[in-house]
Amino acid sequence: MTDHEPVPAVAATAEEIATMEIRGAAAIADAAARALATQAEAIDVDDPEAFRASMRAAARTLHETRPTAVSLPNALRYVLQRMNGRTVDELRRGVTSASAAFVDQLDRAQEDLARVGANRLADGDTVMTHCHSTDALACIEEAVDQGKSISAVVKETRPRNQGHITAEQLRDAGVPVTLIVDSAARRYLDEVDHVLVGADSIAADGGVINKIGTSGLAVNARERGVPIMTAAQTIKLHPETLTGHTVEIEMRAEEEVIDPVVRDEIGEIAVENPAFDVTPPRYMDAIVTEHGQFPPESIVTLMRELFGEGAEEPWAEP
Ligand SMILES: O=C(COP(=O)(O)O)[C@H](O)[C@H](O)COP(=O)(O)O
Repeated sequence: MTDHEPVPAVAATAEEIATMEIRGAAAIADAAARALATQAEAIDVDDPEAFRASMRAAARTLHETRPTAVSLPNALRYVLQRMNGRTVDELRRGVTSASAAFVDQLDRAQEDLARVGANRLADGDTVMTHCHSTDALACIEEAVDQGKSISAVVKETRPRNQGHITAEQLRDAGVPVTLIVDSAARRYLDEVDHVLVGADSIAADGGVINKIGTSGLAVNARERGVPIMTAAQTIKLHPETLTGHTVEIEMRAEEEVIDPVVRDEIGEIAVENPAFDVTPPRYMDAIVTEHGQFPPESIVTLMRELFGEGAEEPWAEP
């Protein structure tokens, strides 16, 4: 290992994010911020520039794992922008305290947005969910804590069935759950009062990038007159989209879609596995954040306020 390589614990976190042992935008951001603190504590160099280079290298390794969830670069940016000082000790303290502040902020943001999201839910409501979003679940759990009786229709969310995690977590929170296959969603929309999803990224035009299937669900919800909201703390806002960049949609392995043995039996077929899609703002009723709820079209105002006009890449080689 050279001075400029991530320490093994950081490489292990990167691997866990890439293989989705750590998954979901908030959990990825949390793990990335903690990994930078681990790197800062573990590197043993005297030269401040060598320390900085090593931190940038660790951030690049983490950054390369999954392209769609902007919480990952936003976490890296938050921590590295606070790596200030002239000595290695000062730089190290800058990183570890920024990492702790970021993690703390994540938790508080989720609690704050949960109260906003819960206000949109009424006693007796049934909510349809897609994938597994801790921000979305926090809204339902807060509504339950407020004494509202909430039921859920949970889409399984092929190919990785993150809906099973959602179903389990809601059941543990005392919410009656009905699990359905993705293709049954439209049929069940007549029985629900809200659709509630999370986000991996939110673009400056109000487009919501979330688990594949969200956009089709949103179009169906609109056709059925069911309100749909995204619960997303502001680390999901994608600052690069302010300057016209689009969000890269992660393509994942074919094996997640079809077992290689079954595929061999079927014969040569093309398989594609995009992990996320974009829901245009006109199909989303509200984006719920820790700063309140916004119509998607006005999220750009909040984005400018929080991120300015663009996004630096402090992990890049100078
Ligand atoms: O799309 C997913 C997870 O995708 P994957 O399973 O591919 O990571 C979640 O809805 C968002 O990440 C938000 O999650 P959270 O609200 O927990 O940040």
